[in-house]
Amino acid sequence: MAEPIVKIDSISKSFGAFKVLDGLSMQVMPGEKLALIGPSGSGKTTILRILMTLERIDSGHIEVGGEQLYHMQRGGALVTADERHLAKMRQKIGMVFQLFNLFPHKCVLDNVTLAPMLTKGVPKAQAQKRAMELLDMVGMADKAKAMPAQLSGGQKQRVAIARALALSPKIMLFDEVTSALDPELVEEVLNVMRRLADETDMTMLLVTHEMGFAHDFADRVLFFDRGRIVEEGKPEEIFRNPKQERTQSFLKKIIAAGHRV
Ligand SMILES: Nc1ncnc2c1ncn2[C@@H]1O[C@H](COP(=O)(O)OP(=O)(O)OP(=O)(O)O)[C@@H](O)[C@H]1O
Repeated sequence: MAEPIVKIDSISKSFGAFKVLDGLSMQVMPGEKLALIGPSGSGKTTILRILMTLERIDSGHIEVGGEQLYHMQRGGALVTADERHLAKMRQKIGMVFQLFNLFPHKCVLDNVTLAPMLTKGVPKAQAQKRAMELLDMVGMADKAKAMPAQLSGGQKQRVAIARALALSPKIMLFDEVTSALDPELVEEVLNVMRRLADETDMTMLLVTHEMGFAHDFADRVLFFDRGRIVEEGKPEEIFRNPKQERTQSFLKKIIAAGHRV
């Protein structure tokens, strides 16, 4: 039986007096497509940011690809990770954010080649060849020389996905990647993610308010509430037959607001 690629064990995280994550544990299997759903402020984004090492944990342990994320072995003991260890661990993971975060003064192609060239020393010609393959995959090859300001939100987000893939991560994190988009642009981004899910064996974690997409995309759905996972299961179980009262009332509100689940 395969080992989990991500093991999260009893982690807690507070911002000031506010406890965002409260002893949370979860595991992700290699290749698994996971959707994290739940009310605003329940800690979903914080989990992704912690995996990306953009936030630290207060307590608990995380293992990614069999290695401790925030700790490292030194002289037989586990000690706090240093920047070099964190940088190495970060290369296993790619993240796509709600607000694209493209480099505004770099063209599309440079946005995708920069990280492999700077962080992995990939030669320019090789980085560009790979970038063009990825831009082709997200349907943006013809915009390689365009600047981010010339692109629609959906196009920017597809470039951001290509950029995250350029470092060949084992795990991709998607944080509400369609919530800043006009409704007519949402589908083009979801289509790219569908293809990634169908055609690659990459592990994917998705925070989303698009319940219909979560239903179609995920192998497993985790329902978050107040910094804990309240319920988890296959999409058809969670969306059609939720067991917990909090999951039921959350989904009822979503349906009442006219969204498909
Ligand atoms: N850097 C920070 N400083 C202070 N508070 C923060 C910080 N980051 C997040 N929070 C707070 O922590 C809580 C959980 O945030 P998080 O973004 O993880 O929730 P979420 O479940 O992803 O919510 P949403 O669906 O609205 O994005 C929120 O109340 C947020 O305001």
